[in-house]
Amino acid sequence: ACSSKYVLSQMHPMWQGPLAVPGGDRQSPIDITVRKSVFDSELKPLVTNYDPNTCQQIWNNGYSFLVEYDDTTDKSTLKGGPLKDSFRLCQFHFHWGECNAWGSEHTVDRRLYPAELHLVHWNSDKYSLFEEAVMEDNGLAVIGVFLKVGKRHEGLQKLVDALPAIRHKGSVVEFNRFDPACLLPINTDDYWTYHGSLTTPPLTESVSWIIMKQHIEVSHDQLAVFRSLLFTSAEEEAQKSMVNNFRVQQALCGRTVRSSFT
Ligand SMILES: NS(=O)(=O)c1ccc(C(=O)O)c(S(=O)(=O)NCCc2ccccc2)c1
Ligand SMILES: [Zn+2]
Repeated sequence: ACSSKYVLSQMHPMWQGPLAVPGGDRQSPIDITVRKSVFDSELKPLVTNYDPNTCQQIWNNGYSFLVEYDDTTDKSTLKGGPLKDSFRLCQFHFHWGECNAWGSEHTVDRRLYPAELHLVHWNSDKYSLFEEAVMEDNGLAVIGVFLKVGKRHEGLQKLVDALPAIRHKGSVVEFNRFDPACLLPINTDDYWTYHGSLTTPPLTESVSWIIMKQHIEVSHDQLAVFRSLLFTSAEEEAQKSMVNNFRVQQALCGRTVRSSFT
């Protein structure tokens, strides 16, 4: 699929976006084949400094729900890991399934998780706006964290409680003082990293992906609230449950996935 100029990305049916991505040879998500990943001793621990006061709002964009941060200053940053520059947190969101059997975008040795968290950051050393960075080679860094169903996640509950207020596409509510660090696993030193793309339009190939080896646990009931969200706006007749909002896996096209651990 990579040899041809266009790769056919089987977009999620609800997307009206382009079926093919020009020159797409570093698309996301992918399957991480553990035995084919290459340990890189140069990879450093992640350094996150998130200021909960930069949390601004939570909204339903008709694809997922996004928690957005004020990224006009360097208050919530990601450094270290595979990154040379400092990156600013702009939003985090999730992807999930209609049931616990699937929902994540990335997989590890083909293993699917019920959901996946993405923390989206942009390179504020090189660019002055997210919109610029999103079009550039080393513009974005996204941390991916797998979710497993188990015990209730106390930190997530504040976010779950806000979801009924943004049930429909286009709804926004103020959301403050949420520390996204509470959603990271205990161990953030062990991760895989590779160069890829956004998994939603415009699918630009500007992302350094950092996929955590350790998952977090959320309860079945907390995930059920994710599934109570709707893809559709209040005006539309047919209400469609917001589930299966993940992209299908893309060809590796010769890329190497590096690991920070042996
Ligand atoms: N799965 S992912 O991390 O690739 C991702 C998913 C959704 C979005 C989004 O904005 O909805 C984003 S985003 O915040 O990067 N926005 C991408 C679309 C966009 C491009 C340029 C300007 C505004 C939005 C990323
Ligand atoms: Zn995502």
